[in-house]
Amino acid sequence: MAAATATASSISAWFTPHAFARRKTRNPKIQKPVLPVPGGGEATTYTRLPLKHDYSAPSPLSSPEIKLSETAPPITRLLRNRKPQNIKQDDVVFEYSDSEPESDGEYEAFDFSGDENVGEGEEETPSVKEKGVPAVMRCFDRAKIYVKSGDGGNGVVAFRREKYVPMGGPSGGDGGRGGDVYVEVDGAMNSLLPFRNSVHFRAGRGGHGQGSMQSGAKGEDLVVKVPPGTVVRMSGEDNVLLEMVYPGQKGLLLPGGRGGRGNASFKSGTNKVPKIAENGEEGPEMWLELELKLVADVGIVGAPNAGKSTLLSVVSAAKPAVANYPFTTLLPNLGVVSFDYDSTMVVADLPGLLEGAHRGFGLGHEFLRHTERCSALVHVVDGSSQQPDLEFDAVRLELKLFNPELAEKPYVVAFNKMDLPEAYENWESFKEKLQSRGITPFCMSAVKREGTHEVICAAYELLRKSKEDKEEYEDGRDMVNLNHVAAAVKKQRSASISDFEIFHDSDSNIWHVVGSGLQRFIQMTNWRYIDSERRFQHVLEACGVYKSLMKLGVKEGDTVIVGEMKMIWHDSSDNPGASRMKKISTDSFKWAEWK
Ligand SMILES: Nc1nc2c(ncn2[C@@H]2O[C@H](COP(=O)(O)OP(=O)(O)OP(=O)(O)O)[C@@H](O)[C@H]2O)c(=O)[nH]1
Ligand SMILES: [Mg+2]
Repeated sequence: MAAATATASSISAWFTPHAFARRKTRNPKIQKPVLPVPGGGEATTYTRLPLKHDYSAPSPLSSPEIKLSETAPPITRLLRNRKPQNIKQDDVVFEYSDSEPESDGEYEAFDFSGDENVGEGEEETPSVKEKGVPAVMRCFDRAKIYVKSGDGGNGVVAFRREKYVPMGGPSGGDGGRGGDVYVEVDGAMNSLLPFRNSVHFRAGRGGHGQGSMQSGAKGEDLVVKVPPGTVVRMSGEDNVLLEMVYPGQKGLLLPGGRGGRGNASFKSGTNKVPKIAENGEEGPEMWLELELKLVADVGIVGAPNAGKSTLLSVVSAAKPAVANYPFTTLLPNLGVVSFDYDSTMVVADLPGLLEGAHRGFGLGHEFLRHTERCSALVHVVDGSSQQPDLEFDAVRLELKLFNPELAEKPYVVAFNKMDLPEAYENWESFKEKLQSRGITPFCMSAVKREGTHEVICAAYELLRKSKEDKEEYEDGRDMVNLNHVAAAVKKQRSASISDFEIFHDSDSNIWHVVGSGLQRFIQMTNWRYIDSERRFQHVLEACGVYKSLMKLGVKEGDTVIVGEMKMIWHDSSDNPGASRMKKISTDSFKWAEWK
């Protein structure tokens, strides 16, 4: 039985036919597992400050030399100083920046996955249910949605009845094709917020065929609109299915199911009055994880309170919140820096990074992935801190641990707060230390707008160089095939019916015949018509299922399961034309173990 798992191709894991998924009924007894609450959730669409103990937990990766805690005081202490609160054991403490509107104290519970996520093609999703997440702090840069392309319409059995046309022949039309699911980049969107309330997206089903050779209408297509920079993954998988970057990009994700054939299509020389028609093919379905990564040219990184937002506010028209405590910035801010008419760059100011950010400490981890798309980084160092060089190293280390590619990106070091005497004193030693490592830092005072122009010009220069290097890649961007998922689905659908495997479960003495071509054939068979069963037997014979079963030693009375069909084997070698197997059940049989 174990060998069966090997039959599942990588593509077959991409979608589940509707019928099988439907059988996974909701069991009220099954309790939703509650996710552990680490410093940064796995699939959250909101941002929260970490729990108090996140800060006290020792970091196995930390080295005694690199300690951000020396420069950044524990947040809980800071929060207590600002606004006394009754902190209960299970409460999560949140703090607003001064400029953000208070949400009249109303703290709602928010369930990311929501009940609406459950019940369509997937077992209940573990949900993260947190109390006390104010609306202003939710960041909708992740979402989980369900998409399903339309089922094909059914074909019908009909005969032409017309005056003066005796025995008009079969005239049952084919069903229409189901609607397709597309994903399109909408330049006007800037968050995944719309997916908070609408989670399920289904394309229209194809119309059923009708008499007089009338084919059913095609189902309505569905276009899922996403903001630029959205990465689409299949739920639970790491592989990226689609990367939607440029406005207007459109990819076919799930093609609709084929319409079932009506009896007119089954007419042949030997069977002029076919009483058979097919069901429409079921459209594939998927749970998708959407993740929004900012499309910024330059990312401003650094420890909390270093002056990142101040720098952004000085070099662009953006007005991010600036205040003298860590984690003022809770969500990334974007600003456009204009040099002259046609040279601009988009700069993102990210929440501060703490030691352990790559493991979810602080807020930075939630947003570090936004820097993955940046071509260059500006690393702001708080010059007035006790050991700016250690702060610098700690943040570099966090970048590296989060994603080594981030540490490879070109960067500018901006030593900030030069107007303060402490920073002024630290500058020389900081500069020497970095220069000995081949890095030339810049010094600036963001508040006084001194030195910021040089920093931003240096960043622009890095951006320009990196764009030149990437030119070849950029040229080829239009060549990205956004339809490759649909192509893989189509390929799997066209799997040959004679491509199957047989497994014998010796404990229960059941034979399982597994193959996606066969499965599709069975799904499209409409058992209401007598001819269907005959055709089914004929197909099993023709594609070699019987032969293979006999070779493997199937005996009289054994149970054989083919797709949804549970049958009993009969040895009837004396009568080769007779059916070898008798259908005993088409009840929903769960065979998903092999998928
Ligand atoms: N003296 C002085 N203070 C500065 C300078 N730049 C920023 N600050 C102050 O430092 C504090 C923090 O500035 P922010 O810009 O909010 O720092 P940040 O890095 O964005 O902080 P987080 O968003 O919390 O990570 C504010 O009180 C600023 O006024 C500077 O050049 N000189
Ligand atoms: Mg900030």
